[in-house]
Amino acid sequence: MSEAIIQVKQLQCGYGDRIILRDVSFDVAKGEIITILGGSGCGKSTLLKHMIGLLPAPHGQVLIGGEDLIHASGETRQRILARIGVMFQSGALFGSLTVLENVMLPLAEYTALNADARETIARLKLRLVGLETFADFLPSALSGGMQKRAAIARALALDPQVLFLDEPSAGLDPFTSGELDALILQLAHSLHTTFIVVSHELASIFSIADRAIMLDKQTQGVLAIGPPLTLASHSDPRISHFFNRHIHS
Ligand SMILES: Nc1ncnc2c1ncn2[C@@H]1O[C@H](COP(=O)(O)OP(=O)(O)OP(=O)(O)O)[C@@H](O)[C@H]1O
Repeated sequence: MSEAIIQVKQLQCGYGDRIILRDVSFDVAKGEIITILGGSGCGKSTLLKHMIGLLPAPHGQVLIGGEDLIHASGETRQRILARIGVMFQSGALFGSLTVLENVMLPLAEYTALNADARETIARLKLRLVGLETFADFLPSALSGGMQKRAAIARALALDPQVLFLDEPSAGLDPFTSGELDALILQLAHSLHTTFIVVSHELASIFSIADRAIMLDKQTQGVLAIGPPLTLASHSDPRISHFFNRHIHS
């Protein structure tokens, strides 16, 4: 594997005393697209929240660009967080701001750029996701798929090395979901961004993922890591059934 941009080491995930996942370890190479999958409630979103520093972890490390986010504070933590962008399931655009203003927001918050420079960069990000002509629209005037693309443009504002997407296809029809997958692939190839995508959409997983990480609620850990096609024909039925059940449903 080429150089790891993310290293998760013996990470324990949970909420206070409630442990959801134990001893989670894996590496993500630069430019890789990784999907996190598994049955409902197995801890996909919880793992993602730990990896982006939203939840404290009592044990383990999440190294991003070689520095541990879990134990970092102050300027070090800010420096590590600047390497990542996040899009949550809802997209979470500010409804009272235009699409352009939404994308400019992180630039105002985290850089010293003047307004002209912020706007130029934000328009560039909107062009990357095919929304340059919708800059002055309010999010409510956009379709669901366009809102997701606008949220991705905002997550890209600070040129992150890693983009985390929590169920990007949620609420989208299969065609729009396919378009979003194409955008993710295009961004990964053109910007060399690394993607960590929480997903249970099998079509999407097969289309975008270099490797999938399958979590398991019962054992509270990682059941398997590998290319989706390899996992789909895995000898462990807990793994192969997950894929085949979805394929036939
Ligand atoms: N804020 C919270 N406090 C306590 N427990 C929580 C909290 N959020 C989620 N959980 C619990 O953590 C477990 C894992 O939830 P999580 O949302 O990470 O699963 P998931 O795999 O993303 O599920 P889904 O596919 O249904 O979205 C669940 O049992 C859930 O009830």
